[in-house]
Amino acid sequence: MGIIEVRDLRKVYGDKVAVDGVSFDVEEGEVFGILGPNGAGKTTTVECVEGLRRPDGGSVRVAGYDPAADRDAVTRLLGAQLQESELQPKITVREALRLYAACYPDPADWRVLAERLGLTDRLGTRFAKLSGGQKQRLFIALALIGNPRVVVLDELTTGLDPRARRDTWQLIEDVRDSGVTVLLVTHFMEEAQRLCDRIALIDKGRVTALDTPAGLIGRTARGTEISFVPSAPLETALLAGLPSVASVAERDGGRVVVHGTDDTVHAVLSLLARLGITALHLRVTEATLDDAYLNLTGLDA
Ligand SMILES: Nc1ncnc2c1ncn2[C@@H]1O[C@H](COP(=O)(O)OP(=O)(O)OP(=O)(O)O)[C@@H](O)[C@H]1O
Repeated sequence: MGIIEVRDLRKVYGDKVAVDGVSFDVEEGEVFGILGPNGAGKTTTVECVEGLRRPDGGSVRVAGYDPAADRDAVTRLLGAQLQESELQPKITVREALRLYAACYPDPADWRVLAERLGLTDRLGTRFAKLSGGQKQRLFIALALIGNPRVVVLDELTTGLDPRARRDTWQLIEDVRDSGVTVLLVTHFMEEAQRLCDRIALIDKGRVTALDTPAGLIGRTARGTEISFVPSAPLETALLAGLPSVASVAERDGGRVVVHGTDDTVHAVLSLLARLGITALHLRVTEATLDDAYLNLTGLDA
């Protein structure tokens, strides 16, 4: 049984079907990612999990509770960092942490949390004066202050510079290592690939794929790409005849591009060695989650 169970979830705004039969389970202790294009229904889905929106069909359970009916129970065990969160500009970090801590029956020690999130030297700083990265760290602290079993993070690193984004990833890994289940909505492939144990790809209100990052990458047609400039004329039909090769193309500048699997690298280089040809400017690239995403959402067409 998953700590979050979403079954055939449906949510309609007027005549717009935002979520159209979404189902997934999140296991306790994993980082589960929800990935998809703008308007795919990601935020609506997690808002139903948080109890902020009432589903029009299907069901949601968090640790067995219905978030729409058992708001109090779900509020106690779920912490949320909302997309585009804001606080009063004049509230200080200390005041915000104490205020939120007061809302929970068994809160975490806010001083320990501030220390863990690198906010101790900012306790007296007003919200409006924090940098983007510091605000995000504060939102993570506020999402964790109730000692939740599940934390929902929606587009947490949008707007952060690369350094602050990486620091935030480390924080999320620390949160996961402390045993908290993380439901993460993101637009960033690198973020999803690094952090998520499993990912649900959502498009037009439906789950189009659900797998580990490696599993999703394995589904893309692209596989491994080997490209090089042969040191002498090369009959490319010989490459196309190798067992693991999916395609061979010749590009400007005499560059040959071969698509295949991991085994293709060895097969191509062995063939070239037999022919006495050197692979100049050799590049080997593996498919990424980015390729898988474009492939699976049809955006690479
Ligand atoms: N309160 C609302 N009233 C009407 N339509 C809405 C409302 N909230 C969302 N929608 C619409 O529902 C669809 C799904 O929106 P949602 O915010 O869940 O998508 P998303 O995948 O989170 O998008 P993004 O990545 O842009 O945040 C969109 O077409 C959106 O315009």
